[in-house]
Amino acid sequence: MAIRDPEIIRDKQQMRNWSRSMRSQGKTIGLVPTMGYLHQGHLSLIAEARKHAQLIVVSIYVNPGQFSATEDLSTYPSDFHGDIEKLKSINGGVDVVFNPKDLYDYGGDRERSGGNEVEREGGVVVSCLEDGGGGHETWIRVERLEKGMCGRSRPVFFRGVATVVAKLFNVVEPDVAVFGKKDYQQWRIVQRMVRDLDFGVKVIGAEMIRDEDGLAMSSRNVHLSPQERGQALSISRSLFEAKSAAKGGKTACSELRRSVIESIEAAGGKIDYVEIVDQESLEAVEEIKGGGVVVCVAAWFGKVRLIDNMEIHL
Ligand SMILES: Nc1ncnc2c1ncn2[C@@H]1O[C@H](COP(=O)(O)OP(=O)(O)OP(=O)(O)O)[C@@H](O)[C@H]1O
Ligand SMILES: CC(C)(CO)[C@@H](O)C(=O)[O-]
Ligand code: BAL
Repeated sequence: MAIRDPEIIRDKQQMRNWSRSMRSQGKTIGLVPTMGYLHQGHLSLIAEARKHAQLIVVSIYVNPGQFSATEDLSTYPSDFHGDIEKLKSINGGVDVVFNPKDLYDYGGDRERSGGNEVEREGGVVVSCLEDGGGGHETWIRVERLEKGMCGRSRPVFFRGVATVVAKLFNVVEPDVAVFGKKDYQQWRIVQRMVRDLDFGVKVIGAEMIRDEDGLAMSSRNVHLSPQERGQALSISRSLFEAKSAAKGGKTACSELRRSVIESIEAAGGKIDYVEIVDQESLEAVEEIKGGGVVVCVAAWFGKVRLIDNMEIHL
């Protein structure tokens, strides 16, 4: 297989210049936004993007704006060189890795703007940009969709995601962008933002990739101890069981929820939420009938918060 080095771009203006130049030559651009520490789930998004665009940009940026002060920004895993090696060896490679030094750097007075000194590996504790400001005060909120599930326990998460994705769209100007359905609520929020704000980007949701034993692939899995990793299998196991129970006629959501909660707790997990919601509106459903629902879970194993979900169509 041919090895191809991606071009690495760190400057916002240079990124925009590259995209505009490619578009002026009639090329289409697919964007895959990531926070790095790439795994097979990310690589599947790239394969999906390849089906829809001629050139592929992968962004690697751990966005401080979506973490609150108590969350895990300072320990979020990174391995930029490892990521590049993985990207080099995939079929067709990628064209550009956009790795901005700081997307929230507007070139002003760094002393006064504060909040831009995002030192993670250096151990400096950092949080969302709220306190320091970072010279940034514009946020996008997708008001209804962001309220439940992950939005309840991560209060700045979705405004941070929507805002950074809008910034990436404005800098990269892609035709298509691919998001994983593992982050189901995030995918729906980005879709809604694009519709509501008339971004000229087609948003594609790509299927979730699991490890062979069923665990949803996630960069944070690296922080699980072997014991926690074994216990965490209760999430996917209980979701598959819920799906077959529903298909077998157990369609009352309260019962399905209860059995998912019980299985995860019995394995030692701490539930953040288990919700059964409509796939588009993300509103709670009481009884699974004809339309598509998705069972969404967030649970803690030790210090690691994992999310997973299962779409069910009867
Ligand atoms: N297992 C997976 N299958 C499909 N897509 C995935 C999977 N894991 C992550 N993605 C997608 O990759 C994109 C980048 O996600 P991100 O870099 O946060 O990785 P992650 O594994 O979700 O990390 P974490 O959940 O630990 O933050 C998102 O669109 C996300 O939904
Ligand atoms: C979409 C995203 C790259 C925005 O920072 C992030 O939330 C992620 O990796 O899922
Ligand atoms: N994949 C979502 C990024 C986050 O949890 O912050």
